[in-house]
Amino acid sequence: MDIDIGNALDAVAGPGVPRDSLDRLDGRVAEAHERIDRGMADDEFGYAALNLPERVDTAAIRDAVAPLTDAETVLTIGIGGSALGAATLTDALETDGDAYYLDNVDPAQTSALLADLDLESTALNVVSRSGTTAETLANFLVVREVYEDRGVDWTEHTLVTTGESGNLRDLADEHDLPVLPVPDGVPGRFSALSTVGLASAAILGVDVESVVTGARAERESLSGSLYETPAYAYGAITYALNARGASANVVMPYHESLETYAEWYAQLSAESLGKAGLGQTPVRALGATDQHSQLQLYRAGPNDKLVTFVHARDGPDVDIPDAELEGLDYLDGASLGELRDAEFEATEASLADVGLPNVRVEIERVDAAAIGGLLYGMEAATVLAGELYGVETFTQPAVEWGKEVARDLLRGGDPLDETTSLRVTRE
Ligand SMILES: O=P(O)(O)OC[C@H]1O[C@H](O)[C@H](O)[C@@H](O)[C@@H]1O
Repeated sequence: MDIDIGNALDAVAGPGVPRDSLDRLDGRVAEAHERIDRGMADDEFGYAALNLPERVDTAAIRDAVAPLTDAETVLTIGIGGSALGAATLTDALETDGDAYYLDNVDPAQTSALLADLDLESTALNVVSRSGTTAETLANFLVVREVYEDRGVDWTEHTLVTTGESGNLRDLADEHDLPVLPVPDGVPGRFSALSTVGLASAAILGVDVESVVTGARAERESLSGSLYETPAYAYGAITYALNARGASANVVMPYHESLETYAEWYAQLSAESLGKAGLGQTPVRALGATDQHSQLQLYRAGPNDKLVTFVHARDGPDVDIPDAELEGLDYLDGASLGELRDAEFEATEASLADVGLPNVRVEIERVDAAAIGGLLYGMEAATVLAGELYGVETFTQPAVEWGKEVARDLLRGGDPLDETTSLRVTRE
């Protein structure tokens, strides 16, 4: 993963970071790196995530999924960090079959998905670190019943990825289901490079070993200077821009297959850094599609955001057939990839032109190793940013609050008095 932060400096952008401020920030990066290094060495909660490339046992994952690799479809049931890492991998990389995710509670979506699913050729991967998450357990119970109703033995098709205790562990024990353990000390949103993120991809034939190899290379690049560590350059620049007024970070990959990556990053950043009145609002965008809509705001609206482009230098391409269409002569001899890249560079320049800070995250191509590196790099960037903000990167009390209230309501608890209604209806 390479990072180009030139368009985030004050020579180009406003808000922008002066070069001498960046040099001073580099001193704080060195201190933060020492803290991170110590946390990694002691396998402290959260910091342990950055050791996953060394610790994850891909052979054990391969063994656990072996009975399911004939499946043509994998249905992963999980939510948040227990779905987004896997979905990022299976959406970005070539797979031997289809990957579906039940990571929401939407009765319409659940019934539509199940109606069309051939259960005999579908493997289920039920993922919950805590093993108690209401959405995941509820979806699993619904899916299980559909298998039973159609006379298919769900226990033959199910793998569970969970912790040592919890409802999901109890269900797995009761039905003697194969279980992959979740890693110790790793919050869900940092678990993409573990059993949690890799198992569904492995069932579908993704080269998970290369994902880990790519992550390991990024781990080895961690150093005490942002100028030598792409991950830290990104974490530091997002922090410095946020402090100067870039309250949002628009993450805009220029590859359809990386759309889910932007979603994964949004959880990672928002849940890790949104604390004590701090944090940058992550916004998901997709190039070139959103050039034809959101770009209007990014270029002509308020300069209150950073745009992060994610781009692969190389990849498959398709020639555009010559058609000699009037006014479209510039397409003659071009390819879809060249058109996409020209649009990307033009958008980057158009934002720099109006002083909107933007950063280029570049990978060689969208392949297993590069995606492993990208995910690891962004996790390290987020941990570094957490140190600079001085927040508790690895907790999520605000998320827990909402979960508890929802549970209370389901148990028949008192109506909520935190909200006020001013309902407007048509006459
Ligand atoms: O893996 P689970 O325990 O089911 O948790 C799934 C998700 O639930 C919560 O909302 C947490 O805040 C997320 O970080 C987590 O990834």
